[in-house]
Amino acid sequence: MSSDPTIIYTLTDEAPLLATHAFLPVVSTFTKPAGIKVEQSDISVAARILAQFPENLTPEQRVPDALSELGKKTLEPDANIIKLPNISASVGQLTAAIKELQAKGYNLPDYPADPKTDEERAIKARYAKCIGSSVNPVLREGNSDRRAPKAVKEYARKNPHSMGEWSQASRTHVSHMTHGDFYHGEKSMTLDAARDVKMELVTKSGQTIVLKPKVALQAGEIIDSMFMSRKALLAFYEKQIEDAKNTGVLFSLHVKATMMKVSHPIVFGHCVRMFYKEAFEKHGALFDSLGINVNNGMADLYNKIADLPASQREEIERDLHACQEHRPALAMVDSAKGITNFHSPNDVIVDASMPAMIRAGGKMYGADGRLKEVKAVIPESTFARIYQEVINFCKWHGAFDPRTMGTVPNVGLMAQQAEEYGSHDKTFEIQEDGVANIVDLATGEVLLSQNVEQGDIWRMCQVKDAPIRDWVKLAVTRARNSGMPAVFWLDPYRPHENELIKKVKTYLKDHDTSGLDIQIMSQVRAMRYTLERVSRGLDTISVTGNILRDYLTDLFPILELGTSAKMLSIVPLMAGGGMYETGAGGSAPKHVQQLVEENHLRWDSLGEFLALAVSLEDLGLKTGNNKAKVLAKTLDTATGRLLDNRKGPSPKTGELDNRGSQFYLSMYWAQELAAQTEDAELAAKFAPLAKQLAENEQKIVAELLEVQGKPVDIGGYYKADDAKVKAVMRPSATFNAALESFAA
Ligand SMILES: NC(=O)C1=CN([C@@H]2O[C@H](COP(=O)(O)OP(=O)(O)OC[C@H]3O[C@@H](n4cnc5c(N)ncnc54)[C@H](OP(=O)(O)O)[C@@H]3O)[C@@H](O)[C@H]2O)C=CC1
Ligand SMILES: O=C(O)CCC(=O)C(=O)O
Ligand SMILES: [Mg+2]
Repeated sequence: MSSDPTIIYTLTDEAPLLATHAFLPVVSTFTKPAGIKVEQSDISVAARILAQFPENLTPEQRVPDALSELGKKTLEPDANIIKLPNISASVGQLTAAIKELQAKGYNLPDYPADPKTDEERAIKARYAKCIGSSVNPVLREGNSDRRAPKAVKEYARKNPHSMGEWSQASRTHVSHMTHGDFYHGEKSMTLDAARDVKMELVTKSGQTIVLKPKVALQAGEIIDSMFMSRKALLAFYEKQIEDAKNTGVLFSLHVKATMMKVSHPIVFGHCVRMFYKEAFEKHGALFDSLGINVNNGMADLYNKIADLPASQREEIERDLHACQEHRPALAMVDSAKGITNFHSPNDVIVDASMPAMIRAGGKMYGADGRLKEVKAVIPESTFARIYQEVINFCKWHGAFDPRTMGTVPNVGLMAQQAEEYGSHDKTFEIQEDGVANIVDLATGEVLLSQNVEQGDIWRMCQVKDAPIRDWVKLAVTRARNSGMPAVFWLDPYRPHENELIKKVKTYLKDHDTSGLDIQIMSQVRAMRYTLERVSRGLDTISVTGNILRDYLTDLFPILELGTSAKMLSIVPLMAGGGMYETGAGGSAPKHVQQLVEENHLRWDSLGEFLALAVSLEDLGLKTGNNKAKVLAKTLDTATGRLLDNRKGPSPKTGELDNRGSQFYLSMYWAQELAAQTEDAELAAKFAPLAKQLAENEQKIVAELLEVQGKPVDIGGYYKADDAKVKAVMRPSATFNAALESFAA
């Protein structure tokens, strides 16, 4: 490793990875004159899978464990990482990725869904590391600061996106459990001293089963024990399915099976089985023998019955359809292709799906391709209530107006696997009725105890003290720098949050809060308070735990800006470095489909532009590299021009897309660098490039547009062919030549 100031740029998946193929050459070219090195770190799901099985691969096929290395880097004070969104894979996506890699000659083992031998269990355990949120919890060694930059907010005000109308008579609503969910039985405590604990189940028959032999806890750490009752969940689903049928609204399930990767697939699967209850009762034994697991969605069922004799398959299909006859209509993910909300647990992800529904005036698509009112089923009441509050507000006041509404930045607690991020290896589906205990290993003292039944989901969450202190500090800093009031969304009736409230009150005293408006409110009140301000054009910082960080940083951007792609998303790493995430959204799988079919990429790289500017600024400040500071400043101005001139990508094929938008950013950036007077060397260096790009603007844009409208081959999905993707993503010979001659 060289000692040059370095930016690490992640290679991820789907749309952001495609965009990176076009943008990285620009980044490397522009930063080189400042002596900045740009390194790549491939943390795509394909690379993560390959890194798990070196012994199965030829030396040429092996890849380093880039995620672990990057995780270590986040603990170093000079870390400067640009993190793009990555797939948090469902089992369906994982198996598809394995299949693609096997077909490409990688000798990977099949995914053993139901392992029988120790060897299969070991393989499953390795693959488990690639499922769900397994990147972000490793890299997010700091809390989160997400906001709409001023220029972006101004742009949204001047160019409002369309918003569906809300009627006061709308029957759209949120349904959540009112007992038996994680919220209701939660127990929480703050550790008086460091302790090692285990998680165990003492069964009714007197057996003790150790589920997690050791968790090392620190002094001051908050731990929780909570469970979701299977019986209560099933009764809830039955009632809601019936209610949606009787009232004639769409039934739509919203979970986060990716981030809550152990609990939510189970919660999802119960809903699917309840919906198709009679068919599952009739064919349950066959489904089991086929290894069907609808925790992975109906897609798993349809795939696995595909090879049955036609008569048997048709009978199953008839029985499934018969269930649908007396069930409510389902919300559709893709009505043209008949893909419902139950197809796959990663198709409808609550953080993005609920705001999209609210933005559409409380409607989702039915099977006929029309927008309809909906029962949004979000079983866990802990956070579901915020959405009902937004719906109440919209029904009363009408849709928000992006031209006038205020902004809601977020300061989110997530560092060191806070809250749900750290719960994956501490979440269990209970096999037998009994008592679930968290026990001090040294003394045998039972710290937290729950009565659980077979099928309940029991989990332990943790949040360490240092991240809480850091989060409070970040909230105060943001309130001071922005002049906005800050609200901690904490519910004193929830034991975990009650523990947090005590700490927040204590740690606020460490800071000068004079003149600041900092309040603590339970979620529903905080939402109401924030929305009342939003509708008056007033800004309010939301300071939240991890899940609300996730939910609110899609909700408000989607309402305010039309998308969360335009957010500035910073993770000030606790060790001193910085990670700059690109927007608050995900990897937009639909965009890949459009690129492959029509060679148009509607992915907006604005998040990347914003992230790169703060990354350069930070690098400049920390290393004293003035050229980096100039690059940062000019990039910001260029991004402002990009917005003013409306050179963002259009969703429509045949119009400017991601590549065109990146060209304009490059041209404006080169022009700003050439025009600035702080660094004459940089100005002289960039002047010819600025001239060349401006002179060739029409030609380059024409070259970028003329390729559109036809299908393209990128040689794969999870591991596309590098050369093919590069060719597709860099189709302008004139633009490529300009960058190359500049770099030479
Ligand atoms: N930080 C991370 O690593 C994150 C990863 N994810 C992962 O991303 C995947 C997809 O998640 P999903 O819930 O569908 O959410 P996404 O945010 O990826 O997509 C939802 C919709 O948002 C719009 N969108 C998002 N980003 C952009 C962008 N840069 N430019 C233009 N439009 C954008 C698109 O709308 P339209 O279709 O109208 O163009 C898209 O279809 C999952 O695998 C999930 O786990 C999700 C969130 C964060
Ligand atoms: O980690 C994940 O799976 C997704 C995270 C996410 O949606 C977010 O950080 O906004
Ligand atoms: Mg999110």
